[in-house]
Amino acid sequence: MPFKTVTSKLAAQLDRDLMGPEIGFTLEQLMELAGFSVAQAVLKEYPLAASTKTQVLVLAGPGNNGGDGLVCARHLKLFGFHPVVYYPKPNSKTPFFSRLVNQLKFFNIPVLNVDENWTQFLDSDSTVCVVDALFGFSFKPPVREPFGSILQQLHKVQDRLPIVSVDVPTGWDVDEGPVEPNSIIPKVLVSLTVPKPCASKIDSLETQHYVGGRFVPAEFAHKYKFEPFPYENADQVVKLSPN
Ligand SMILES: NC(=O)C1=CN([C@@H]2O[C@H](COP(=O)(O)OP(=O)(O)OC[C@H]3O[C@@H](n4cnc5c(N)ncnc54)[C@H](OP(=O)(O)O)[C@@H]3O)[C@@H](O)[C@H]2O)[C@H](O)CC1
Ligand SMILES: [K+]
Repeated sequence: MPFKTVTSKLAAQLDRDLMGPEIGFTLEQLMELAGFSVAQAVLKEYPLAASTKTQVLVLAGPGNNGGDGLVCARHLKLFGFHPVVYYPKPNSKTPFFSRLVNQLKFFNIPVLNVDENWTQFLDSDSTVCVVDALFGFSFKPPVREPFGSILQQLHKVQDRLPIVSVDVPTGWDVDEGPVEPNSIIPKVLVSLTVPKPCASKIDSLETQHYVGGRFVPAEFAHKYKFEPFPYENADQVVKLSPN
């Protein structure tokens, strides 16, 4: 399905608009729907009935992309997966993020800190996939540590352990795509609200492309010059390619 994209600058503007005084969404509301839709994409791609594996490694970054990952982990647990979260640089700007972490503890979901051994979960015998919620549309290359080393590890295992990237594959330039030679190639990309330009650089033979974050009416989509996506029933994601 051909799709329109919005630049990183427009995506940030769109977010501000949704959370501005006129429309009035809160970040918490949008993040809940974003994380919920990523969990749905994981379930659609890796149905529990098709495998004996249930473990999912969720890598959560310091910004809102990481917040989407924290929410996603909670929904994955409700769906029947066993998520483990690696959260090396907790967001300390707002108490909301520590509330999300408390909710994970409430769900008995392990949350590993920067010093803990997260690479033990890069094991395709027990792990279904890795959710890449490290950085989204505000990432500015070059990547700083510890995230550079994390990306190196992911690059090494990506042929045997699928990566599901939230909104933007981490390390990619949001507008240009995979500019670094060792960029990760996700098996699944879940664009949120509307694909960012880097999504047009994915190879549909390698990467399944979904859009999620079902929270704008048609008129708002038209204001940002894209068509609403053909979500079915109560689905929170729709597959754009291959179809
Ligand atoms: N409407 C929607 O679609 C919604 C999308 N959501 C998600 O939010 C992200 C965008 O979130 P944002 O907080 O703006 O940014 P990121 O998570 O992408 O990243 C910001 C943090 O990353 C650090 N950063 C940036 N560049 C680097 C780098 N090269 N190396 C290391 N760290 C980096 C940055 O740190 P600074 O010190 O530079 O500030 C930030 O900590 C979007 O993509 C969606 O996933 C929301 O959930 C709402 C709805
Ligand atoms: K990401």
